[in-house]
Order: sequence, then structure tokens, then C-alpha cells
Amino acid sequence: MSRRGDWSRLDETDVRVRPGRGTRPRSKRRPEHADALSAMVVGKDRGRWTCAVDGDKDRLLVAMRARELGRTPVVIGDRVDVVGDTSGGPDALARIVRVAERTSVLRRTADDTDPFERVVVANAARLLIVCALADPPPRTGFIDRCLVAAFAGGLQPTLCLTKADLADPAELLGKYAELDLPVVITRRDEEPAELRALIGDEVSAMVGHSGVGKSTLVNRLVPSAFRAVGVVSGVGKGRHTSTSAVALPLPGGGWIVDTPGIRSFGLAHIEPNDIVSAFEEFVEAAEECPSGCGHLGPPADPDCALDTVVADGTATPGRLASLRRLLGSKAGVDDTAPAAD
Ligand SMILES: Nc1nc2c(ncn2[C@@H]2O[C@H](COP(=O)(O)OP(=O)(O)OP(=O)(O)O)[C@@H](O)[C@H]2O)c(=O)[nH]1
Ligand SMILES: [Zn+2]
Repeated sequence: MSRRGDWSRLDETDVRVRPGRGTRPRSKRRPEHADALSAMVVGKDRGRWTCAVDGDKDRLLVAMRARELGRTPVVIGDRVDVVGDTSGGPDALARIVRVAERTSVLRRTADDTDPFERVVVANAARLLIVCALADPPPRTGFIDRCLVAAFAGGLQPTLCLTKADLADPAELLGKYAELDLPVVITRRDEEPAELRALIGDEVSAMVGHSGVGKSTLVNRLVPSAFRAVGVVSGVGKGRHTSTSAVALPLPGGGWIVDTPGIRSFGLAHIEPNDIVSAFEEFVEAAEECPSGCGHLGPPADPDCALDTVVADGTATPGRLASLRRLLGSKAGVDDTAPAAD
């Protein structure tokens, strides 16, 4: 199988033992592991994965990758099958034998230490884009790039605007009105009840620059008693020692995946049509575009058909402008990456 690009379509047939080289007879297939347990990966540290059996925060185990998995990446949020010592005891080590097809992916961008874009969170339903209304001032460039990563990766982007005691959200909201995004506005002296309800029992990934109030929010969402899960995986509070993402369990059954150390998102692989797909009313028109159309409109794409959707009244000019701003932000130079924390 070709590994790069194909991981999202993995199924159990991909973890068969490979046929021997040359004239050696085919090795027999591995047992199907009918007794495997299903689990969600909630932590990853130095070749060990912490998994929650059936997504239950009270049934944690630590696993290694089974040899038959080859180099299939296993990341936070992955749904995996585990076998072996699944007792979850202090010295118990289970084995991950299968990785389920992913429903969404969040990739971090390549950087100096690693030339490949890599998936950092799998299967998150939502991307919480945390942005302070002031101190630090909001950066729309960063928000736009997060939106592109979410739309292309199949996550529902959600704006989470913090520090509402310091500034009025109206101006910033105006810039995103046409995108129909869920928005929650928070401040540290208030319970984030609305955010809690939005997350529900699903997995949400969280991103934001340093200082926007992510920790403040997480502390409100995740009671300290629940925080122990992060410790098992060797991350959690002492996150300065690690840049791994970690999933923290919420009282409502959902999980929040903080992504410390992720400076920006991998957008290089994204095709314009991946973004257009998230804008239903433009999808059909995009098929009429010349091949390779970037959908930016004139002068870059003078024959782009998306303008016809506005001309016939199906979409507003503002909606197309918002879509094109996102398409443009993918192409733009990423000077919006938050500093490493
Ligand atoms: N005025 C005001 N300040 C806030 C609010 N939320 C957080 N802060 C402050 O903003 C600062 C940064 O908050 P953190 O929660 O540490 O931010 P963070 O995003 O986790 O930052 P890193 O830990 O650097 O990643 C702290 O001094 C908080 O007290 C808020 O709603 N209003
Ligand atoms: Zn086009």
C-alpha cells in the first residue's frame, strides 16, 4: 500500500502481514483479533499510546503499536482496536492492531524539525478557534487559516472569542458573519455553559495563540479530578515538557484536545475545491470552472464560475468574498503563526 496520502482510507486489510519477497510462500494472515477492544487514543508519548476503551475516561490503558501496523500513524483521536494485556494495570501494555478510517483530520504544518505535514488530531467533530477580543488583539489571518484547515479536514469550525470583558465582539463578528459559524463568547468570570453545550459528548480540538486564554477556559471546562487522564500520558499540566497534543475528558462525556506546540496548520496539500466543498451553494458552479481554477476570480481566475452564483442571487457578494478570502489565505505567506509556548 502507499502510505503517504492513503492513511485516511486504512482498514484492516492494510495491516496484513506483507507477502514475503521473491519466491517465499505467502505468510499466513494474522489472526483477525476478534477479541480486540475498541478504544480512542487520548495521549501519545515516546512510543506509547494512552487509550480510553469505548471512549470511557475511566477505562484507560497504555498500548504500543503492533508490528503488523507497520508505520501507520496513530494519533490523538484515532479509533483503534487493542489486544493483549488490556487490563489497564500500571505495568500492563496492550497492542494496537487496527486504526479505523478517520472522519476528520487536523494537520500541522511542516516545520524545521520535520519536513512533513502530519495529522495531529483525528476524528474531532469540531475545531475551537480560540481568539481573544483584546490583549492580544485578534488576528484574522490566523483565524482564516484555522478555518481553512477545519473546512478541508472535515471539522466544524467554531469561533471562541475570549476576554469579552475587555472589548466588544461586534467588529470581529462582522468579519465572519457571512460564514455562518457557531460563535461562543466567553470571559473568565463566567461559566462557559454555552461552549460546554456545543461540545456536548463529542471530541473538540482547540487552537489559539499563546495568551488568548486557552488554559483559563480549559480549567473551567475540565474539573481538576478529570485532569488525571492527561498525567497518565505524561503530558497534561506540565505541557512545557512536551509538544504532544492530549485529550482531556469533560464531565459531559466529550473530550477537548489541546494542541500545544502546534504553530500552524498544514495547508499546502489543500486544493481550492476542498474549501469550496464546505460552501454548498458554490459546489455545483465550481464544476463549471476551467480545470485548475483557483476560484479567486479576476485577475487570477478570470473565468471562475463562482460569480454566477452571486449573479443569479443564490449567494450574497459577501459570502463569495468570504470564501475567496479563505482561498486566498491558503496561498498567503504564514506570518500569523503563534509563537511556540
Ligand atoms: N481580562 C481577561 N483576562 C483573561 C481572560 N481569560 C484569560 N485572561 C488572562 O489572560 C492571560 C492568559 O491566559 P491563559 O489562559 O494563560 O492563556 P493561554 O491561551 O492558555 O496562554 P498560554 O498558556 O501561553 O498558551 C492570563 O493572565 C489570564 O488571566 C478573560 O476572560 N478576561
Ligand atoms: Zn472557479
